[in-house]
Amino acid sequence: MAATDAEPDGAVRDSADYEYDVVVLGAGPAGENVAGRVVSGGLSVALVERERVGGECSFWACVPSKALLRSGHAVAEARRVEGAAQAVTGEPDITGTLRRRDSFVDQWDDRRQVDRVHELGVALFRGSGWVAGSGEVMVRDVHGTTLSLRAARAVVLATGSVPDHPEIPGLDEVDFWDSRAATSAERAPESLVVLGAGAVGVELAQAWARLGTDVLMIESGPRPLPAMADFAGELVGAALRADGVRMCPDSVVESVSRTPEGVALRLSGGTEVSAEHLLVATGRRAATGHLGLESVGLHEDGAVEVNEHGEVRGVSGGWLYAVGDVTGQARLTHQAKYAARVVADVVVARATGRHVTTEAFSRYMTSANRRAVPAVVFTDPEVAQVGYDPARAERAGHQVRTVELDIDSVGAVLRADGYRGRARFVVDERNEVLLGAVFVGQDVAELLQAATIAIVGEVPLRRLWHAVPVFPTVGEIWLRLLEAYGL
Ligand SMILES: Cc1cc2nc3c(=O)[nH]c(=O)nc-3n(C[C@H](O)[C@H](O)[C@H](O)COP(=O)(O)OP(=O)(O)OC[C@H]3O[C@@H](n4cnc5c(N)ncnc54)[C@H](O)[C@@H]3O)c2cc1C
Ligand SMILES: NC(=O)c1ccc[n+]([C@@H]2O[C@H](COP(=O)([O-])OP(=O)(O)OC[C@H]3O[C@@H](n4cnc5c(N)ncnc54)[C@H](O)[C@@H]3O)[C@@H](O)[C@H]2O)c1
Repeated sequence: MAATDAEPDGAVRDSADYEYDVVVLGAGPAGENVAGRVVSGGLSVALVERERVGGECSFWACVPSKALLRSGHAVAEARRVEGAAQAVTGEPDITGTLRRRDSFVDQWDDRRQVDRVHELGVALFRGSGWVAGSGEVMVRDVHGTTLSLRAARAVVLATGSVPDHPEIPGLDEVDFWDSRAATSAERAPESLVVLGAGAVGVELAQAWARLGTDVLMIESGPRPLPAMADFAGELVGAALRADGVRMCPDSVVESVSRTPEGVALRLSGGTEVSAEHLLVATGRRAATGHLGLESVGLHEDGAVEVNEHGEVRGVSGGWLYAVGDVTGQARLTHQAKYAARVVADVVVARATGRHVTTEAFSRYMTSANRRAVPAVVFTDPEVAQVGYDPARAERAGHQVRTVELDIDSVGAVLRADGYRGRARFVVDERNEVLLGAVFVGQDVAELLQAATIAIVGEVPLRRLWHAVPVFPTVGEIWLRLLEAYGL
């Protein structure tokens, strides 16, 4: 075949033709992990990526946002320790912070990830891919050259998600920021309006506020993080206000317009607010546009529905799978990678004639994506949650009891003067096992793995009683919650 830029850019460049066992569309955390594990299972893989290998997470989401938050948090943490506070004589340095962020995203160069893909023996195709029929994929590169790939065993959709912007009059006419612009900015804006106080909104509002930007947040719900426990939003909201962030909860934006200085928004009730930039952080939707789903009888709108093996519902023949954000389930990198490992194992097992078991928590089931999804919002205070909230636990038929306490142990107070935190257990009273947990406070993210293990392992609370937390740590909240439950 004639050489094109869409030739396999990997170890199997000279493969005989364009048939592979598996074709994966999208090389974010989900796609990369499916491809790597399928290859290590002995099958050949083509990985198709239209932007950067590593996806949203590595270049415009998890990694740069956490890098932007870290210097402000380090300074704030030092200020909460009498003795260390005296050593903090300035504010976080924007130049140093951006330099550190840029190094974490490799200056937005994906060479390192590409090398890793090559080392794994995965064939990389640079271009936009779409499904053209059962086991058929088309790829178009940046020059418009098109080629076709045949998947003998499976096609895996791992195309991620894109920002979901609301329809507000005037919004399309202003040059607003999405999370990509807000994580890759090359200077701190003077002022920023953040629309939406979900995980993206609160993390980026705090990051930029602590780097000197005057931030105002607008949220349609009653508090920040309205989908999480009330006390999480209240504690994060208090911390944001202490950072100088102004809050407009329960607010609707009626119109947006351009001004010489930036952007102006009119809220219902007539209030006008303005800033140099507007960050729209109102959620994300599955990246299913131009994916050719209608060619296999699926809708192009909305998330791609999958069963617990990751097989796409509504498509027969067992050849089409989906993982990660495109499925709309647990839109988090670690869960995308977990689903990727499961799907890869299913595909390899089917290709090699092994039985694909269906019991919950078998290696071929994404059981955790329904029952035990750990998530951390990396604000200061952190919000760490896993498993069911009380309402979801009740809907799932459990006899629910909740226990909620402030985190105020010596361990916590030793870490930070005036430590403010709160925790909640959601317990199934019949079996006395943990169904869900939420921790809010400084350094609580590291408490989450223990809660995840307790939920996935269905460890009885009476046995957890013997898992003694170390004195003096923030983790002593485990003992306090078990005591409050009645042990
Ligand atoms: C600001 C922000 C911060 C976040 N922070 C965290 C965090 O701290 N922790 C966490 O767990 N999660 C975080 N997330 C969520 C996390 O980024 C996603 O859950 C994760 O990236 C999903 O991985 P994915 O592989 O499914 O999709 P993506 O990372 O979106 O990758 C999909 C890839 O597919 C490619 N693609 C799409 N369509 C095609 C096509 N037709 N052909 C070829 N290639 C295609 C895209 O270019 C992309 O590279 C954050 C999200 C945002 C927006
Ligand atoms: N630390 C992390 O793990 C992390 C960080 C960032 C993002 N994420 C993931 O990224 C995904 C997207 O996050 P997100 O924060 O963009 O979405 P989200 O859905 O979590 O939050 C969007 C927020 O915007 C509000 N909103 C929606 N429309 C609005 C409007 N017109 N006016 C005012 N407010 C409005 C909603 O009430 C909600 O609070 C999430 O699924 C999350 O899992 C994870």
